[in-house]
Amino acid sequence: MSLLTVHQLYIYFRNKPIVKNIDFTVRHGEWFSLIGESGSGKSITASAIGGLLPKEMLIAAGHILFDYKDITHLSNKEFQKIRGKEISYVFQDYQSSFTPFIKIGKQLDEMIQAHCSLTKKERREIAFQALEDVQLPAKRVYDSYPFQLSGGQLQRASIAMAIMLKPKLLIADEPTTALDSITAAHVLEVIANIKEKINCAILFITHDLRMARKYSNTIAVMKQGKIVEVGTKESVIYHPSHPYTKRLLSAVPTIKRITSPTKRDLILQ
Ligand SMILES: Nc1ncnc2c1ncn2[C@@H]1O[C@H](COP(=O)(O)OP(=O)(O)OP(=O)(O)O)[C@@H](O)[C@H]1O
Repeated sequence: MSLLTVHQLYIYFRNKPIVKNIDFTVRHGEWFSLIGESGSGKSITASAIGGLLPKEMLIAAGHILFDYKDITHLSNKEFQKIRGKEISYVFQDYQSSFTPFIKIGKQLDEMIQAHCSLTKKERREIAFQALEDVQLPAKRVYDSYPFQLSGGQLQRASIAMAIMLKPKLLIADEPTTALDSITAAHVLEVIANIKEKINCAILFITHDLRMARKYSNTIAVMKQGKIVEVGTKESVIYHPSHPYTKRLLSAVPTIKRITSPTKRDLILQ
């Protein structure tokens, strides 16, 4: 069943289209990856879906249907009701998810208050549960300022904030780009666990084909503002049809680990 349908979406900058006639559908509970080279339009497509386009510069045309409702031209006020509750974001720049000199707990609390009328105790329980879900020590992090956490911890706290109210769609825009590779792998594992727990769909924006291959159900490939190929992970990774997808795949480095080399391996080295 479809959760998000993007239909004939264009995004214009000064009357020039930079996203051109794109179509795709994200089903309930699926992991959908949007991959492609830098500047291909992945992030502005994600911004359009969350109502985060700077409207004085970028204009969207076409249709974005979320839960069968056209959200393409909602006002900021209308989007505020949806964002954080129905559709949530995790950004590459996790520092900007939090105000530096306000404790994490207070910021989580304010987000819950903005969407639900619950008691202080109930809100605290929701925040603690979310922090535990992202494998953080809930009480310590709740009482910390953002600058007291490491990059990986802060990114996980921002994921906690994004999933706290059990959104139907989590948009993760290159959430691991600013992290080292081990921390990045952990953060993605956390997102994958959350997805299973709350059964949300993930719209994952990435350059990293290896990450997309690991987690996706569906992959769409963008190039110069267009989707050049979309399909199941199996079809896109193992039977790519577009030359650009083939080039992307051939550029992925592989690391072959030889745990106990045979004599032949040693000769070949
Ligand atoms: N606020 C803006 N005003 C004008 N043009 C913009 C704006 N934001 C992005 N663009 C342009 O839109 C195009 C697509 O940018 P976008 O950030 O969506 O690419 P991307 O595929 O996400 O790249 P990356 O992987 O590097 O983040 C680029 O040419 C970019 O310069």
